[in-house]
Amino acid sequence: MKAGQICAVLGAGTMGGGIAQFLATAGCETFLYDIDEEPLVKGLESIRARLLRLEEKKKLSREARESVIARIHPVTDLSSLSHVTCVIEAVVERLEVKRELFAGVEKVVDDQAWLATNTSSLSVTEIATVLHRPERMMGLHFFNPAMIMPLVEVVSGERTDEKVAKQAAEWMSNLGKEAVMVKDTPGFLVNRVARPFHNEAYRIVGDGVAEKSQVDRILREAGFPMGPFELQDLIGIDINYAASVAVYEGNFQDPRFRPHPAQRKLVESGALGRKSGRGHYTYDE
Ligand SMILES: NC(=O)c1ccc[n+]([C@@H]2O[C@H](COP(=O)([O-])OP(=O)(O)OC[C@H]3O[C@@H](n4cnc5c(N)ncnc54)[C@H](O)[C@@H]3O)[C@@H](O)[C@H]2O)c1
Repeated sequence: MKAGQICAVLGAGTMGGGIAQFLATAGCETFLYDIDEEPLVKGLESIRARLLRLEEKKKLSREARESVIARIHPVTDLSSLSHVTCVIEAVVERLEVKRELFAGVEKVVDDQAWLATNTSSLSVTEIATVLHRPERMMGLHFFNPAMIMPLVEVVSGERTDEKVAKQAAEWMSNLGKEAVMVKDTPGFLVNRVARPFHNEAYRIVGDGVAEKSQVDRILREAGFPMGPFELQDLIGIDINYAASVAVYEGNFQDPRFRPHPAQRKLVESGALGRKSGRGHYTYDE
């Protein structure tokens, strides 16, 4: 398949850097775009460090590491993306920023190029309304860390051409991902099914039924790789809270998805999980 061989990843942060590393490792020429040199340099440094660790662990040869790096082309100018066949956007989670960026991208890329957003909580349909050709736009929702987590949600907006979404899902599968095709609904599939897991855990602790560590242990023993509280500490309590709010609001405040106030309090107090040294548990800096 031709489309998707030359990729652009917009945003060199946590997700963009991971997606670019994944694509370049899978053999795709990848342009990594950000608004400024500084985030690009930082993003590339993180990619280099991760690849070096793989080489040290003998999971990657030196030649392979060098060729992955050589396939990533950092750019700060949208016009450098004129010949890409697939664009994956992973910039800040703000509707207007994404819409403005896609409007600019559409002016530069070929009519047939695929356009995808990695948004977790915004509407793919709404982002796509800025485009003249919204049928080639979809969500490609990777999970953190994107170069490791196998799952990718391929999200069809109201105007997405199903043929394009299907081809994108096949492309992802060919590159080694587990692609799941979903509709553009709040939280898509994964963030939606995860809500009861997280929200009910807060209620159990809030009602005094069990301690957080007990809930985590019981769920681990039941077969989950991690319990809800230790998982939230890893994801970031703020990120998980934003997902809870998005699913709740996106479903017209359906009480099934109501977040727990304790979750907001943790965010307000700066207890964001591992990244802040404390969340549900405390961590050494
Ligand atoms: N972090 C996660 O766990 C996760 C998981 C899945 C999806 N997402 C989604 O991925 C996207 C990115 O999240 P992140 O955690 O990587 O954010 P981040 O803050 O780590 O990175 C965002 C990057 O976008 C850049 N940027 C901002 N405005 C830009 C613009 N106009 N043009 C180009 N670059 C711009 C920033 O300089 C930064 O490098 C969001 O939509 C988020 O919802 C995040």
